[in-house]
Amino acid sequence: MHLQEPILCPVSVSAGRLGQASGRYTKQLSDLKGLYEDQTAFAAALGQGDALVYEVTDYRPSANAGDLIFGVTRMEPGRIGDEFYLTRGHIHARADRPEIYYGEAGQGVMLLESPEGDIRAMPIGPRDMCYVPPFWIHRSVNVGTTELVMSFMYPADSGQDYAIIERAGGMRQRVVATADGWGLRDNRLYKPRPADEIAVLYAANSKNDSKNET
Ligand SMILES: O=P(O)(O)OC[C@H]1O[C@](O)(CO)[C@@H](O)[C@@H]1O
Ligand SMILES: [Fe+2]
Repeated sequence: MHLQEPILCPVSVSAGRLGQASGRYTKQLSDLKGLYEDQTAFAAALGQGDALVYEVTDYRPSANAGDLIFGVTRMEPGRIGDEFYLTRGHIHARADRPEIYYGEAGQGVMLLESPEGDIRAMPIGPRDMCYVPPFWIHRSVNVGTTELVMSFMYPADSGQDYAIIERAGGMRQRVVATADGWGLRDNRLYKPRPADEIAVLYAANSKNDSKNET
């Protein structure tokens, strides 16, 4: 039996990065077009330069079921209109795969939406651990004035499906600045998911379960 070699990856909270990472990507404002409600504010922000919004460094030992991907997300503070900087957001392509996030620095919100459109907004600060259960669409939002750094881990065969959010016109609610910090506002562009799309999502993933059992 050929075993993988164990690895130790230091988390640099100040750099917001995973040491020994096998992968890295960044997303800038221009990658996040269409996600924010205020198009005028978005165009104005882009006019000031294509700012970096977030960086992900991770370690992917394999894509095998049972293995784990882990890493660090670093998000800049910022707003487009009254909406805070956010990640694209996704549901796992194998939607029954969960995820854990751990707050390292800054103040964030994990915005979650069920396929049926129920919303949860979980504030994450340093040393908070947030469990994203199977089947929840999730997106990170930096609601603070400093960098948000979070570690994460999820099953290596999860994958990411971004189209589920696009088809619905975004997530059902937006995280916006209020007088005392942040709050939620309905997304005017949101179209609830049709029942058949929800049924297909749950059915596809119950097939994954039976695949795993045989
Ligand atoms: O995939 P997005 O929406 O760019 O968001 C990035 C986050 O999601 C993850 O892919 C985890 O599911 C991490 O890499 C990172 O924390
Ligand atoms: Fe995820």
